[in-house]
Amino acid sequence: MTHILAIDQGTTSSRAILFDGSLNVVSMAQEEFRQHFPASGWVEHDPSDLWATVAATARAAIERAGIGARDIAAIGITNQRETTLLWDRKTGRPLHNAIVWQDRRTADLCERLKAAGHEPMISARTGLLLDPYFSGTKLAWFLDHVEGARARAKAGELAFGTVDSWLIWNLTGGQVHVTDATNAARTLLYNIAENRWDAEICGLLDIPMQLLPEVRDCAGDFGVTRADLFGREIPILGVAGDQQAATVGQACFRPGMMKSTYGTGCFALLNTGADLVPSRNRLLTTIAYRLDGKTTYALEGSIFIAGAVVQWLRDGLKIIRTASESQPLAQKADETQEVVMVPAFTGLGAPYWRPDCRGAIFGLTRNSGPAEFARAALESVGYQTRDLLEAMRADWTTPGQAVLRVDGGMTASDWSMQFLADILGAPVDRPRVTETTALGAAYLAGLAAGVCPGPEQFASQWALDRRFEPRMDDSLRQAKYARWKKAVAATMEAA
Ligand SMILES: Nc1ncnc2c1ncn2[C@@H]1O[C@H](COP(=O)(O)OP(=O)(O)O)[C@@H](O)[C@H]1O
Ligand SMILES: O=P(O)(O)OC[C@H](O)CO
Repeated sequence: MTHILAIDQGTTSSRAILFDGSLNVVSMAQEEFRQHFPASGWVEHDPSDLWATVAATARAAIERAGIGARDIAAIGITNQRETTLLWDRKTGRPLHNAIVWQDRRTADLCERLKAAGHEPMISARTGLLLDPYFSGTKLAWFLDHVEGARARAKAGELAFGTVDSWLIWNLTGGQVHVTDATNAARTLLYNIAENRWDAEICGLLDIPMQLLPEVRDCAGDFGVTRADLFGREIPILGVAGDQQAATVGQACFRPGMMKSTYGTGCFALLNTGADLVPSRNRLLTTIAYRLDGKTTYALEGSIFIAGAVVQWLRDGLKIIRTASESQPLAQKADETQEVVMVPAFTGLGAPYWRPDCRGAIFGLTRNSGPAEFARAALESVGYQTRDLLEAMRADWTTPGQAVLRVDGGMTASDWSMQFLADILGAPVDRPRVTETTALGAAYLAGLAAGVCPGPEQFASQWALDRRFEPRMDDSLRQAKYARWKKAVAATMEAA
């Protein structure tokens, strides 16, 4: 009973990774599922796809490892955050497709709430901003648009959940309706200082509180799986939203430690310890993890387009065939050209929060071609990260030197990581284990199961693959960053 199964339910795929008791990866399975785009700016997932791909990949990972369910001490769950589901408590049937975090359909509702002056109160309590990104206005949309939903919610017949709650509900056969503090912190309905659902905000959105799951620590009891799923009941002992799980997997346990994950988007979290730091620079304040009833807070910067800009070079412009070709192409770029790309394909996230902006490219000449586009695309990820770190520094002075720990698919590009260190003027550390999200979920479950060591020992096992030291001349760094800031200002002006 020393293995731990991590379930990582992401935006485009579900993955299951089986770890041994020393947290080495033993086996893995992954399945993509369909994205639904019913209208411009709308993104939905079929809840049954989320559950089916999780169940199938979990079974496949166990089978591939050649072990039985009896060898698994615990399950840890990590998930795409904010994505919102509503289902019937009796039948377990969803009332609608899940509304995905990227979905912008509640932009008008957010604007109305802002115009009515509610943002300061909501921000002070939840650490978030009035943006369609978060679950609260998505849940209000369900109640406003699904016939009879609000009355049924008031009667206690329905359950709301983020993806973790939906998976736990299904894993436990409809026995357990819970979430963890990190997922609750992304709903816009949770008071992160007092650790409770906020009745006033729920009232403002007309959300009956009978809908809400119970909120638990990240490591602890989340119920047991139905015996028929894996051949035996397995306890679910760890839960965290994917960016918080990566923070744990990167062992960013001390205040001042920071990680940035480069997948489709980029999410940077700075551990601020027991300090709940309100942002004055349009970052989010969130819960990094809650263990033994003790909350550790973080400042978060969320960028919607990071690795997705490389996908655009591949699928939109068709100038590369695979993501890894972006680096050799960028290296061929003419260094004297000053092409800057602002990849605001779905608006700008932190610290600008401009859902109305769209992408732009500046500085083109007759000699600009695929290589300059590739370079500008990879550089845009570095510039956006610098925007986040500048805002973080302005919000909170870090004790000691800040090193950025990175993970996610895009960190495979050495050139991008070197540019990141160069434009930040600070070192960037890439760990040996890049599956940090699943690792974090496995660690939380293993901690509660008594299989994994305490945080300090876990942190001492974190191993460096490569450190990227800044090499760029300071005047060039300043000139390049100034050019980026001008390009962003022009993009916002044009929107
Ligand atoms: N060698 C590479 N160079 C640049 N970008 C890459 C490379 N490999 C993968 N990526 C980018 O990383 C992203 C996938 O990372 P991943 O962590 O799997 O993301 P997600 O969990 O959001 O699906 C893709 O957007 C892809 O374009
Ligand atoms: O599923 P990912 O890796 O794209 O992460 C999505 C984030 O949790 C959204 O907040």
